Amino acid sequence: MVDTPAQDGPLFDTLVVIGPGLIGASVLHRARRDKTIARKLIAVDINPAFRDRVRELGIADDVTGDAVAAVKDADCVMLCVPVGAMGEVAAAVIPAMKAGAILTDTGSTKVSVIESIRPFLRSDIAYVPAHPMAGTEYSGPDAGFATLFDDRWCLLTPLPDSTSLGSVETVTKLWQLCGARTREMAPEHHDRVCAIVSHLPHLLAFTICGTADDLADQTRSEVLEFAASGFRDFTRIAASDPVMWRDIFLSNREAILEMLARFLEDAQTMARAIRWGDSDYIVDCIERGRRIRRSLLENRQA
Ligand SMILES: NC(=O)c1ccc[n+]([C@@H]2O[C@H](COP(=O)([O-])OP(=O)(O)OC[C@H]3O[C@@H](n4cnc5c(N)ncnc54)[C@H](O)[C@@H]3O)[C@@H](O)[C@H]2O)c1
Ligand SMILES: O=C(O)C(=O)C[C@]1(C(=O)O)C=C[C@@H](O)C=C1
Repeated sequence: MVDTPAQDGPLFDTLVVIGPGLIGASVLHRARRDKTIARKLIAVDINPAFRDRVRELGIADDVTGDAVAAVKDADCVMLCVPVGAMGEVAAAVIPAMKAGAILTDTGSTKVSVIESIRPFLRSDIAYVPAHPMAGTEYSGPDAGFATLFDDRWCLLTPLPDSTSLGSVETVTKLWQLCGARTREMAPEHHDRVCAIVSHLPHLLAFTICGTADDLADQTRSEVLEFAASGFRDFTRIAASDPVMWRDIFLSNREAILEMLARFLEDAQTMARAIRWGDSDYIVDCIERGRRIRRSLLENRQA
């Protein structure tokens, strides 16, 4: 667990979460559980059925579809909607926010989210983009849980031009109170890193499930009947939300295509090694994968 310094009262008086799905509801669960994040929690969702679920879950003091009214007294507004909706939501709420408030987001891509929000920024509110590197294949309010961010990274990509230092510290604290470790980086760097460690693996998972399905006559029943843990691991990722992933792919287009091209080259090299019986290359490649997995597990335990 991350060590967070003791504080007198909650970090914010009022926190508004717009889009209480997997990520937003997890923040609300955590804030409800620990009471260190905000005294008052407001959830805003466009989907009436999700608003009902958030009320039933009891993770917010107010639940509404009216984002503009909701943000008026907020100290912090957190956008947890799909990345393609960030600009539109920001355009609606920023004019209604009080001076001195903080706007933050949890989008999985940063350059395009920042560009979509930038035109609406005001000099008297701070915008601190962030991205918790934690999730599951589930979405919606029922998917949220208080410990989702424990010991996971949250990457912050502050803007030099419109974000005051104090607000970066506050958003850093917010994520630490959610259980995360934090790191700052440039948005462009963030998008390239996430293209390889998150976006490309999802692209491969969606594609391999489609490929297996296309081979229906030969393999479909086997896919369903005999799929052991290897293929099942791909299907877990492939079960992720289509709107969220469409938006990620389209908003991080260049970095994803660059990483995919690089991957296809490396896959071709592996194909050649298999074709020509290059055992050394094959073993080296697999050993490298094992080393990476082991070091990840060791770091997670540390
Ligand atoms: N799922 C993950 O693993 C993960 C991890 C880190 C960051 N993120 C990012 O966090 C954000 C939320 O992801 P999620 O997995 O929680 O999605 P989700 O689909 O579970 O939740 C999104 C919520 O936003 C609501 N919504 C959509 N448009 C809205 C609008 N205009 N106004 C108000 N509410 C609206 C939806 O009804 C839904 O409740 C995305 O930007 C995503 O890229 C996701
Ligand atoms: O664990 C999963 O299911 C996830 O897909 C989480 C995951 C990831 O790729 O690691 C997905 C998207 C996010 O932006 C961050 C985290």
